[in-house]
Amino acid sequence: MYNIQLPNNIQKLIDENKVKDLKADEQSLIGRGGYTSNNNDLLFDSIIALAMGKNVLLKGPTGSGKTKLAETLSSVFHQPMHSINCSVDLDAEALLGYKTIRQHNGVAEITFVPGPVIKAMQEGHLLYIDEINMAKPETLPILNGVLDYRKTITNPFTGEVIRAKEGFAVISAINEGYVGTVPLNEALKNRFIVIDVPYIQGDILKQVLLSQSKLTDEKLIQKFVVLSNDLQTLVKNGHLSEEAASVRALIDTCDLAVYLPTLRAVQRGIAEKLDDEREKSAVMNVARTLFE
Ligand SMILES: Nc1ncnc2c1ncn2[C@@H]1O[C@H](COP(=O)(O)OP(=O)(O)OP(=O)(O)O)[C@@H](O)[C@H]1O
Repeated sequence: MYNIQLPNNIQKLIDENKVKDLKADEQSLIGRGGYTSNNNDLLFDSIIALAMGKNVLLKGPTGSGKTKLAETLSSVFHQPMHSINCSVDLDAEALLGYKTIRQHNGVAEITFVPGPVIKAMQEGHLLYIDEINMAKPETLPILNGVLDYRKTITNPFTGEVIRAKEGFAVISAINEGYVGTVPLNEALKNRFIVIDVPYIQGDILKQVLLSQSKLTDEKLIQKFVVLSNDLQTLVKNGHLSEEAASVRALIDTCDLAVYLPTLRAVQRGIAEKLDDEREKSAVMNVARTLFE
């Protein structure tokens, strides 16, 4: 499925560790795959790190395919992936679970409902923590023991010590410099193998636009690939914010271009998302040279 040749012992390890007899709800947590890149090392290195029991931190701008890559890893390992989306109000309960009262044979009992961290640890599944640098700095140290070689946590709600089952690993994503994010604490970052995930370009981008957008006009898609390339050059030269070249925004723009005049699609899909008037004009100027 992927153009990647893994070392035999790693492939064997992956095959041996594939969880069998998954329940339907677990099966639905396995990612569908589909991440493609100009650089095969990204997927290769992520697979090797996870196969060796290490945690992976995907670092890249919005819409660069970090979630898609995490889903692809889940599909390669055939491992269900539990997800957490961080925000400032993420707390220990959202990570670990909570206590609740349940009726059992007519008797009220207190039971613990495991959250994504505990579930993934107990089952030996993958855990995806999106936008990890959006969480309050005081929440994340809960995970320090989970993320290092101990892979252990004392559940503060039950006192139980949980040791992760074989196969458990964490994939996190960060978008550094994005509004609302804080630099990731060094101790935490230190517990990950860091993989940079840049925006894709050229033929690889063309294939993604052809397969994921509703636009079928190949010539027009090729022009959008050139637009993206030009925008990425402006980003590199410091004239444009990174998110102007987002693949997600480009897919939306291609979708709109099925029914809207192309320039208006670019305005709605890309330019209007930027705060700075000069940046909006820069995007539209590039677009005019291609679509007018
Ligand atoms: N390299 C890629 N291969 C396949 N699809 C991609 C790739 N890059 C982006 N996409 C597509 O672009 C869209 C955005 O990707 P995704 O949600 O994975 O980005 P992200 O980096 O996780 O974004 P955010 O930081 O905003 O959460 C998705 O529809 C995804 O399928």
